[in-house]
Amino acid sequence: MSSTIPTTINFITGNKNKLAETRAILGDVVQLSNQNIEILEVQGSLEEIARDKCQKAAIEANGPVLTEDSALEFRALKGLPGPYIKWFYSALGNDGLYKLLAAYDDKAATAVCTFAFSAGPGVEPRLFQGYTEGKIVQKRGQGGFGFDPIFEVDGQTYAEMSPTYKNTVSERFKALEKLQNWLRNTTV
Ligand SMILES: O=c1nc[nH]c2c1ncn2[C@H]1C[C@H](O)[C@@H](COP(=O)(O)OP(=O)(O)OP(=O)(O)O)O1
Ligand SMILES: [Mg+2]
Repeated sequence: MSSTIPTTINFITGNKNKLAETRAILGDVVQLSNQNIEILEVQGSLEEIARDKCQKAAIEANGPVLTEDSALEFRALKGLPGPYIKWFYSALGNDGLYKLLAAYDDKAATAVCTFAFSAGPGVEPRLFQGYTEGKIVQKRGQGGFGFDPIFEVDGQTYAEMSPTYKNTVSERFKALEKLQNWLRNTTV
């Protein structure tokens, strides 16, 4: 039986760290090619944003595509910045993100990773999501990227973990486990 799932998947992202981490997690099992297509992201729930981005990417690439959206939800802020973390991070940096919670005792945060796969233009994307619970702390550690220095899981920030260890607890790892399970059960 033939299907539309390719053995090499075209991952549409302009974020080199995201690409490297995703490749490290997938290892040799799933090969990723990469295209950087600038896609204007809509507003909405993170699922709506993820679906829209993947649909647009499939049209632009004119074929099967994988996209990913990262979100960081502060419980005290009712889930914000959520999918808008990129803009908050670039405007405020990690010190500013930490200070956002100064008025609240509750420092809990959830990192959410949403991969979306579409088999081609007009084909409804399928979502694979991973969640990791942590808390927002003053920045610590030298590794990682983005908000890694302020996101603490079980006493260590992502920036203090070895990349290998981060890739066993992260929301990206959990989302990719679901993607891999789906690929295994889908005839290529
Ligand atoms: O594991 C992570 N650890 C720390 N920070 C992270 C991680 N993963 C994403 N991030 C940051 C990067 C960016 O500030 C925002 C996501 O924004 P997001 O729109 O999903 O990604 P992007 O625009 O950089 O790349 P893309 O071309 O795939 O849309 O969260
Ligand atoms: Mg983006």
